[in-house]
Amino acid sequence: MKDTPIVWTIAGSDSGGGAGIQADLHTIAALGGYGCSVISAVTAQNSVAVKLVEAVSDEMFLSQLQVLAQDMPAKIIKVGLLSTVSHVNILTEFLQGMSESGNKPYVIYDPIAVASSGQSMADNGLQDAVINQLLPYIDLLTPNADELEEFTQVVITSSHDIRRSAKVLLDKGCRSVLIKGGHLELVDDLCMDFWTDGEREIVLGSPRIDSDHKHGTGCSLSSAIATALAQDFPIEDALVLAKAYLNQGLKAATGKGQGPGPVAHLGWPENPQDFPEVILPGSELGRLLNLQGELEEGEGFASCDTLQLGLYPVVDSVQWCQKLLDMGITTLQLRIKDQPEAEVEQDIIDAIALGKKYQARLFINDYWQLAVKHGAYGVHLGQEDINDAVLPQISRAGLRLGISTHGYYEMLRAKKIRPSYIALGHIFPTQTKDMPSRPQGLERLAKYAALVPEMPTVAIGGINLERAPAVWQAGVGSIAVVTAITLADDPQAVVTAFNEIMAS
Ligand SMILES: Cc1ncc(COP(=O)(O)OP(=O)(O)O)c(N)n1
Ligand SMILES: Cc1ncsc1CCOP(=O)(O)O
Ligand SMILES: [Mg+2]
Repeated sequence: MKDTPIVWTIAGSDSGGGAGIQADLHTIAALGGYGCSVISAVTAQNSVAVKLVEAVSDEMFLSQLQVLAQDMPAKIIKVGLLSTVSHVNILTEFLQGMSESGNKPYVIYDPIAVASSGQSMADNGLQDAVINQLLPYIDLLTPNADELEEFTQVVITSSHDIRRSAKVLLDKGCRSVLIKGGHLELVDDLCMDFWTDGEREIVLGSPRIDSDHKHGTGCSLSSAIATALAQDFPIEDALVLAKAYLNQGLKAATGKGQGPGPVAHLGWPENPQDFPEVILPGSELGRLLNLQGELEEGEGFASCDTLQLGLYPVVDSVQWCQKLLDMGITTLQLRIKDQPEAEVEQDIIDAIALGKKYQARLFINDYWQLAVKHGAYGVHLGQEDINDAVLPQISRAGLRLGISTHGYYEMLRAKKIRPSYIALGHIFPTQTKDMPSRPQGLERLAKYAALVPEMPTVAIGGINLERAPAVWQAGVGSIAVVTAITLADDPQAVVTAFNEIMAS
């Protein structure tokens, strides 16, 4: 319990239980966080109407913030309903103090000025206070299209409007914006969410879910993002996970009263059908949205003809390839880093010839043009590599493609390209490569592997004989290793031991 990350929700109480504090706490608990609440207002509402909204006193509002800060500091703060200008001022000052002392957590603000039933819950002038004071302390603002229009006065009819309004908010000081697609009508059947921090853009789409029971969707989504961030998922993965959580909850939602019912809270999403698709820049929608880049779905890559690629050594010389092939290895990679093409071409030719002689699946890392030129079995590329490579050239030449991924978002992006396998890493700390991401660990590995049952998966990073049984249990189809073999006193014995583990 001690290591369950603390997430604060600063929001209004919904007596109907479907939104506000109640939805937030359900979501935070369902996704493995510990929720603390700062109640900004009490609402008397049911599924049909909001009868009364009563803000708590300024003293009570501030006091909740202070006592929590003293004893239960937040890893992430989610803010929902703020109904008075003085609450906005108090919160702004509080966050400013945290910021000045260098310990302001990441803050998500899901603006709620108008209830879905239409009744206003906020003071006049609140919006100005938010825009002019609070926004510089907000790391992520999550408006829907209506709230966005209210905030920016930009009417959203095109992707240009989305960017323009996001820029208005970023210019006011918030660090990033997620424009939720629930009310966006740009694409008929797709509920599309657009995130930007002014540099990067992420667009996630899911089929619209036809349900009468959508109460608390905004609260649940922003709390899900907060809880994922509190568990150190990067923002792109938090967005994916939160959307999957919401889709899962919307599909299972049922009415509890006469009116619209709440989103269901069912725990960590695992069904691939609930996960959104990543909109690629080269897709029809990506072009409509003017997304930067070329990546497109294409025709997919040749299959490896098995989901189980087995032990997959990654080595840096033809000599190692020869040695491993002699030991009976059937999947391997030549990974020579950062050399001029002319210097590696002969090694690549020799490794490809060896792979063919032994009828092995020999992948060439990075040097995709040479791999195509010399007819390799396959190519392995990382996240940056796939932005630069001309993927249709690789697929048309009939080469297999393996792609490195480091979390939900990259996996879903890679999946759209229909590669021959997806590598998941790094699982444990590794000395072999400087990794910008954190080690994923076994729990996440199992979740990722279950998301792509139709595709071969490869676990990589810090895997040795001791760790291999648990990695294998996580359900991957292959284990890739560098130093476990290349630094072993007896590589043959290590290969035999890995094979035994993976045969069970
Ligand atoms: C099987 C496998 N998985 C991951 C990688 C890493 O590829 P990448 O992220 O492009 O990094 P470099 O290996 O190029 O440094 C890999 N090579 N093989
Ligand atoms: C190339 C690469 N990509 C992710 S981790 C890694 C290195 C794995 O090496 P090791 O098995 O020695 O940890
Ligand atoms: Mg690479």
